[in-house]
Amino acid sequence: MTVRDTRRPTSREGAGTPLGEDVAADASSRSPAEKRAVDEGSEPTRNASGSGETSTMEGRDVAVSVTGLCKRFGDGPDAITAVDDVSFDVETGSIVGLLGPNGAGKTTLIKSILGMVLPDAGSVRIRGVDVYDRPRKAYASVDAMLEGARNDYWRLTVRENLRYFATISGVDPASVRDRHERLLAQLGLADRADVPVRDLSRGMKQKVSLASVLAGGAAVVFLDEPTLGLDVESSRTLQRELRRLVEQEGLTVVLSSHDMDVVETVCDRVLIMSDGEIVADDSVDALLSGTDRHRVQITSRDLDAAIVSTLRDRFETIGVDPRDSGARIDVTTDGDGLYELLGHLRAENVRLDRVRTIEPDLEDVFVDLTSIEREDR
Ligand SMILES: Nc1ncnc2c1ncn2[C@@H]1O[C@H](COP(=O)(O)OP(=O)(O)OP(=O)(O)O)[C@@H](O)[C@H]1O
Repeated sequence: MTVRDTRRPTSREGAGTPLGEDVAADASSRSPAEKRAVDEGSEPTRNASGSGETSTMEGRDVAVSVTGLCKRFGDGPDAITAVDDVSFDVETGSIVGLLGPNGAGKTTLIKSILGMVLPDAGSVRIRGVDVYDRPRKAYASVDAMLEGARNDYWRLTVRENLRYFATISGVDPASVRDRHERLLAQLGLADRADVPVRDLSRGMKQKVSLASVLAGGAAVVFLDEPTLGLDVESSRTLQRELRRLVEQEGLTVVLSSHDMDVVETVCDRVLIMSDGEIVADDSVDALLSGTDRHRVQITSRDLDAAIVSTLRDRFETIGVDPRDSGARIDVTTDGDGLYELLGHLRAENVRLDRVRTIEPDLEDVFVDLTSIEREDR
C-alpha cells in the first residue's frame, strides 16, 4: 500500500493510544518504500480470524469488508468514541462515498481500515484478507490519498512520479504506459508531463497526486477529498476518469468528500456518518427518494419585512432575496409543513406570484440525518 499523506502526526495523534498506533502514525511520514517495511515489521497482534477466502455480497464480490469497528481516543469522561461499531461492505467495482460533518469519524474510520490507526475492536478484510493478521497481503492491492494530500516527489517530473508509484506498487511501468498517458491527458497534465512537480501550481500538484494513486495496479483506492482545490473542469474530468476506471477496469473506490455534488454524481452508494456511527447506507437514488424534505421557493410582491420575519420564526428559511417590490424566500419543509406554510401565507393575504418546488438533493438528506445546518458542514 502507498499512502499519500503530507500531514505529519500531530501531538494529538498517538496520545493515550496503543503502541501500534504510534508506529502507524509515524509510518505515514515515511517514504512509500519505507512504509512497506513498516507494514512488514510492525504487524499489530490480533486474534487470527482471516482465512483469506474471497467474500461475497449477495453473490457479488466484496472488495472491502468492515465489521464492528470501534475506536476510542483517550480514557475516562474525556474519552471520544470516534468510530462506534461500524460495519459495511464495499462491492468490487463500485464507488462508495463517505459523508459526514466535521468530527464524524470519517478520517479515523479510513485510517483504521488502512492500518494507520489501530482500532479497539472489529475487523477489516480487503479482498477477503484480514488486514491486521496479514497486512502485507491485504494492502498489496490498495492505494490511498488522504486529507487532500500531496506527497509526490517534487524533484521528479510528473511522468517520473507516475512511473515511480507504479513501480513501488509492484507494477512494471511499461505495462501501464497507456494508463499513464490517458491519466496525463484526462487530467490536463500532458503538456506538463516532463516538468518537475515542484514547479506546478497547487491544483496541478493535486492532480499529480491523484494520477499517482491511480498510476499503479491498485484494485482498491481510498480517496479523501480528491477534488479539493481542483477547478470545476478538472473535478469533472476526474469524476469521469474514476467512473471509467470503475466500469472498465473494475476499480473499487472509497471516497470521502464534503462536496455533495461530487458524491451525488460519482458514487454508487453513500455512507453517512454522524458521531462515529453510520446513520445511512444506501444508493443516492434511494436516499433521495426516502427524504420528506422539500425546498419551496416563493416569490411575492406582498412579502414585506414583517411577514418575512414571521416566516423565519416559524419555518426553516434557507434564503431571502429582497426584490424591488416584495421578496423571494426559500423554505425547507416536509409535507405537513408545506400546508402550514401555504395556510400562513393565505392568512396574511400574500399573493403567490411564483411558487417553485426544488427536488431534494443529497445535501438535504445529509442535513436531515445529521442535524447539521447547510452552511455549517
Ligand atoms: N489522534 C486523536 N486523538 C484524539 N482525538 C482524536 C484523534 N483523531 C481524531 N480524534 C477525534 O475523533 C473524532 C473524529 O475525528 P475524525 O478526524 O475522524 O473526523 P472526520 O469526520 O474525519 O472530521 P473532518 O471532516 O473534520 O476531517 C473527533 O472528535 C476528533 O477530535
